[in-house]
Amino acid sequence: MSVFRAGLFAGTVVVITGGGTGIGRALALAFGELGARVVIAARREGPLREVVETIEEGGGRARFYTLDVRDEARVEAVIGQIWEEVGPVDVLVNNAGGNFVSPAAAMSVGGFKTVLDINLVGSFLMSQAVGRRWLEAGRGGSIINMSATNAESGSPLMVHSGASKAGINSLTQTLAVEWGGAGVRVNAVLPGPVRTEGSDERLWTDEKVVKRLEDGIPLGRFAQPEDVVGVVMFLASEAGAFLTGSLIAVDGGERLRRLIF
Ligand SMILES: CCCCCCC/C=C/C(=O)SCCNC(=O)CCNC(=O)[C@H](O)C(C)(C)COP(=O)(O)OP(=O)(O)OC[C@H]1O[C@@H](n2cnc3c(N)ncnc32)[C@H](O)[C@@H]1OP(=O)(O)O
Ligand SMILES: NC(=O)C1=CN([C@@H]2O[C@H](COP(=O)(O)OP(=O)(O)OC[C@H]3O[C@@H](n4cnc5c(N)ncnc54)[C@H](OP(=O)(O)O)[C@@H]3O)[C@@H](O)[C@H]2O)C=CC1
Repeated sequence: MSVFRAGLFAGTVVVITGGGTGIGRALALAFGELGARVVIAARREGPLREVVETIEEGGGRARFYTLDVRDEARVEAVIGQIWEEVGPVDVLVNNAGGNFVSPAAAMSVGGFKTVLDINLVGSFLMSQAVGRRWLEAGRGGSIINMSATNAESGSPLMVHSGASKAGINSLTQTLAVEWGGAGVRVNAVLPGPVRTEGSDERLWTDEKVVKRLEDGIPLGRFAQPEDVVGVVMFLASEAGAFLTGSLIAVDGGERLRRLIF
């Protein structure tokens, strides 16, 4: 992240859900490096603890809270604790997400609702708990939602994920309008396929599929978590001061793939 100046986020409290692995981990490390007070939250303590230790070893400041973003009471309690123990939140990154591959016809309603609850309801609960405090205090802030390109292009074999991410896009634009006057900016980042712990385990398990996807990416390679970091930093910084309700794809052009002949 050497394109961003040292100390860019000094004095800024950044909360990242799902910060123990994958894209969330890359974001936590990058924000930590640029001086933010990083707070990460997810269900498993092990990965969260490891990320906090890595940030602290590098001279940064971080802490973690365990929570399930679907649990309304726990979300409210953890956000309250963060305000008291760390300070008012400046940036919220709704990154926690779930997915698995299944034909729509075979998917249980429970499976469908599980992914909707984690991705869409979880992002709503976190945004509401943080946003209410911002509105009450008359202070602004920035929310960055982790959507995906499957929100806009159909989502074969991941109907739950595509529907949830389309919902996140709408949530992003609605909150941007409702809260813009209070100085709250709400934007979304839409990655295409990214190699992460979670997706390698659940989505990109077949090397033939990986190769086919990669062949369709104009920039010629699969994304790594670090590829998503720059745009999130930009949106969280003053450089993004006039962006709200924006949906920004980060996919090496994958969503544009078209066979002409
Ligand atoms: C060209 C494409 C562009 C790219 C688009 C990519 C977009 C998005 C990508 C990603 O999100 S990658 C991130 C992947 N990471 C994760 O998924 C991490 C977190 N995931 C999980 O915790 C689980 O996988 C979970 C299933 C999402 C949630 O776990 P939880 O413990 O809460 O649920 P369960 O109790 O295990 O299951 C609930 C429900 O779901 C059914 N189910 C679970 N796994 C599968 C499966 N592999 N296949 C079919 N059904 C599954 C399970 O049976 C339960 O159903 P019911 O019993 O309630 O009916
Ligand atoms: N990888 C990809 O190809 C793409 C990913 N995305 C999105 O990027 C985001 C990050 O995904 P990625 O890094 O790939 O995947 P990972 O599985 O590596 O990371 C997801 C994180 O979310 C946390 N999480 C999952 N469910 C919950 C929950 N109910 N409550 C709290 N935390 C939860 C997990 O931690 P824990 O299990 O400890 O709770 C995990 O650390 C997701 O929103 C995903 O949809 C978008 C497009 C493409």
